Amino acid sequence: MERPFVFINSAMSADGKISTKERKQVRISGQIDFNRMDKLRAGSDAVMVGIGTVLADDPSLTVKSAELKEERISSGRDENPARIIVDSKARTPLDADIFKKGKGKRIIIVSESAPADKVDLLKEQAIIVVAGEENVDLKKAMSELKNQGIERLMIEGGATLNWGMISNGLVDEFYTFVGNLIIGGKTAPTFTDGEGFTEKDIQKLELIDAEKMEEGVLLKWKVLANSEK
Ligand SMILES: NC(=O)C1=CN([C@@H]2O[C@H](COP(=O)(O)OP(=O)(O)OC[C@H]3O[C@@H](n4cnc5c(N)ncnc54)[C@H](O)[C@@H]3O)[C@@H](O)[C@H]2O)C=CC1
Ligand SMILES: Nc1nc(O)c(N)c(N[C@@H]2O[C@H](COP(=O)(O)O)[C@@H](O)[C@H]2O)n1
Repeated sequence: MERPFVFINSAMSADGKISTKERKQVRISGQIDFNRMDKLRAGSDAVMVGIGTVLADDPSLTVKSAELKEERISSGRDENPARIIVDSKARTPLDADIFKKGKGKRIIIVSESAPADKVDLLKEQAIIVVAGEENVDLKKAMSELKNQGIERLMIEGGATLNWGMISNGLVDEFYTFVGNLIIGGKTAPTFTDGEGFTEKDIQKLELIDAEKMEEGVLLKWKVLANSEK
């Protein structure tokens, strides 16, 4: 199956949490890391999040630097990468920041089980891709995004989408910024939640880079394919 090059960017506490037990967004990294994240967005064809992240954080997912936006426009692209939400039941609010802020394409990936009336309303602001029956079939979705010309896809969480993508073998690399704080809480989202691997299937990684950044560390990982494990 042909799919885009896929990477995740995430910020976690020293105990692996990406937000609090109330799913409240925490500032884990500082401005240097946010600028790095902005460059990654600007260099991508699309940025994708799960509906849980939209409902919790309402991110705009826009490129923030005027210079980077200008570079995109002068190379014939929209000022923002396409912004994509994985949203099986079409729960995306019609007034989400993703619609209100910035120019560029929006794509909502729904399943066949999404209510048709809500899908019709979302169609006024976004391209709708249908993949899967009850939940979004991420493999089908990746193949469809490739067909739409998306070569480089950045994932910005959350925990369930990260798990879905990694457990389906759909991620090539990921960055984790590990910040100098402990959030705690057994129900607080971690980098990957979902059902978890059994011992024989555990995903192996190769460490590509480690860099001290601000008060934390930035790690870059390659996800090993079955043949490389
Ligand atoms: N620190 C960081 O870097 C970031 C932290 N977050 C945090 O993550 C939390 C949100 O994470 P989650 O609640 O886990 O939501 P999520 O953002 O991972 O979205 C999960 C939802 O995606 C949908 N989905 C549809 N098909 C799917 C499939 N096949 N596989 C996986 N998901 C599928 C489901 O409706 C599922 O509930 C928030 O608390 C947010 O603050 C989010 C992004 C970045
Ligand atoms: N990389 C990173 N570091 C942190 O410290 C964070 N709290 C987050 N959170 C995610 O960043 C996104 C913000 O997007 P916009 O500024 O609205 O464009 C959002 O998805 C947060 O969950 N990330």
